[in-house]
Amino acid sequence: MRFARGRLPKEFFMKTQKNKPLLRFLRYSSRQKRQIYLASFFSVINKIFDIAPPFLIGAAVDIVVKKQNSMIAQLGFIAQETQLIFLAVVTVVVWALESITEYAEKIYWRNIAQNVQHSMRIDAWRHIQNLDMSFFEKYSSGRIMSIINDDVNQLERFLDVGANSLIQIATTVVIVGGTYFYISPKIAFFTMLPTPFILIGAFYFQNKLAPRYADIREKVTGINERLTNSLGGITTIKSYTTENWEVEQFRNDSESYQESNKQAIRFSSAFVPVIRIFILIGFTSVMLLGGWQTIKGTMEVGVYSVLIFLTQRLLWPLTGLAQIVDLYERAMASTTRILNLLDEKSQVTSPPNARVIDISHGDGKVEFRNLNFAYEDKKVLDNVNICAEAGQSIGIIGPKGSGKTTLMKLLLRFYDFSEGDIQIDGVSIKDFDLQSLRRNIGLVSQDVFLFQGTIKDNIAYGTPNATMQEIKKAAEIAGIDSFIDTLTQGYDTIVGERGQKLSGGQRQCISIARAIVKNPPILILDEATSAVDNETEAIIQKSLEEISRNRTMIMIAHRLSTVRNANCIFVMDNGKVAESGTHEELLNNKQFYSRAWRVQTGER
Ligand SMILES: Nc1ncnc2c1ncn2[C@@H]1O[C@H](COP(=O)(O)OP(=O)(O)OP(=O)(O)O)[C@@H](O)[C@H]1O
Repeated sequence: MRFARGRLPKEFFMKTQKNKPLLRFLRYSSRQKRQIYLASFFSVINKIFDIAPPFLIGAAVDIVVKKQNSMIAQLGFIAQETQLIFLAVVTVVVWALESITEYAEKIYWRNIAQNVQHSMRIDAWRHIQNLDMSFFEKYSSGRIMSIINDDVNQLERFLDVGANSLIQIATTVVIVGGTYFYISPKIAFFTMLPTPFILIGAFYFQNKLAPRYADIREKVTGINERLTNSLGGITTIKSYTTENWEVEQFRNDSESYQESNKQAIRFSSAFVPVIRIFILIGFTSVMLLGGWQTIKGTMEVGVYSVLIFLTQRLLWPLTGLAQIVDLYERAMASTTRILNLLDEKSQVTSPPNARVIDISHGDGKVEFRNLNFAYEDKKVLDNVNICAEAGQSIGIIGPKGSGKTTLMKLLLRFYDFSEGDIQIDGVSIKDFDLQSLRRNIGLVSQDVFLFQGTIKDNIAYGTPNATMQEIKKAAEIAGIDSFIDTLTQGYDTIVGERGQKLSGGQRQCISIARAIVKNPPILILDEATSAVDNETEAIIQKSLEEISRNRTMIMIAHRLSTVRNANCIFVMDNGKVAESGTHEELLNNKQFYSRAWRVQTGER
């Protein structure tokens, strides 16, 4: 979802505000409960020691002014010097304990932040791995990256700083407020007077900031989407010399992000000055009222000085609320996105009591029966009936967009069909455990994907226990072994991101070798040799006999020579099976297949 600058739809605000991110976040973080209790405990204790100095100052003033009648004298320390030494010892102890608890509190909160972030990152990634293909059509990779990276990282400062500050402010209000009411309820009333206004202000700013931070997160997504898209298409950019256009597009995205941030900054910066006015009212009230009472002799000098210092201690931290509200809203905007992602449900799942499938080589009869399928409302398969007998090879050909790849996606249950059935050895694939179904099927798809790593790693991808001998044998069958032998690093050669250091044909051969190492009882080759040269195609064709031995094979191809030896060839046209039969039968049919064959072989 991309939004024009400064114009977010109304439902977006509603969604971000209504789905209670804090509650959801707390529920999520409950596995850190023990750590959070301990961290909160240290935060409270640390604050208590932090508030102590004004009391110590008050006690020092009390010793100097009231001499043998001071509060400390009543503990049994008569001489003023002894009282001061006692006070100094107490001060040292308080400071030491403050330092120790501050260390403990910091360690706990920061570790909690790291733990919550880590588990959210892992949970999100695990969850994404198990989501349907339809999710990946909805969420771009840029969006997923911005959630797992940026959004998860946004939580750090809120948990590190925000949660701790919030607890400490609450502790301050309780302790200092209590002291005020104990010393002078009238002054306490005036001091506490600004607090409700400050809290109302905080809620006001929070409401204003929430949609703005949600907007910022969307803009970050826009930037990430642009980057992943452009980097993936760098060859196209260069060949079409659109570098400057790309920079302009990126500039627009970045400006839009900058503008959204500026809107949020306008609000978050206004908060402290507004709060300061209320604080001023409280501070001057204490100074004047307390001062008058001290002049009249109804309040002691020590008490007055404690009140003055405490007012500062009470009210100034409230300015910190602005930062906390800011951090909170940033964190909640991100939390909403992370938890929404975690709420995404898979439509394609294993049924309860799913059967774990373990097909023996030589078994694995695959049948598409009266199959109908539509992507949303676009019908692409119309009553398809195709059968590959156990251990046989079938070919599927047909014009582009006729539904060939869709059949394979349905066999792997990347999507679910609603009408008809796909069966393996007479059992509907919907009855099988999803993972075990996919483990039994090998796919060499037309979109070859190699991972950053070595040739060896890529061939053994999905079969980590494969021996070097198996890897080499697979490379030989796939017709890529002689090329690998020419490389200085051999099988340890790094293929680059998406395998870009290799040619298209070499990448295809490696992905064929990968499927051979997996050794599945059912193998799908979807345009698996479309990019290889004729010589390699001939090598692979020769190997096909070995590859297809003891397994059911489904070959999809535009190059008819790839499928000519199949036991049966199905011709798809516009979602239907238009023709089927062996190569010879189809040639005699004199329809699409024979026409295509003549064109491809140059016969008239
Ligand atoms: N995820 C999708 N969402 C919507 N439509 C899709 C999706 N994937 C494929 N289609 C559409 O379904 C139809 C069949 O696509 P499919 O990939 O099965 O064709 P194909 O026969 O394998 O084509 P090609 O030979 O070009 O690979 C096409 O019209 C395509 O646009």
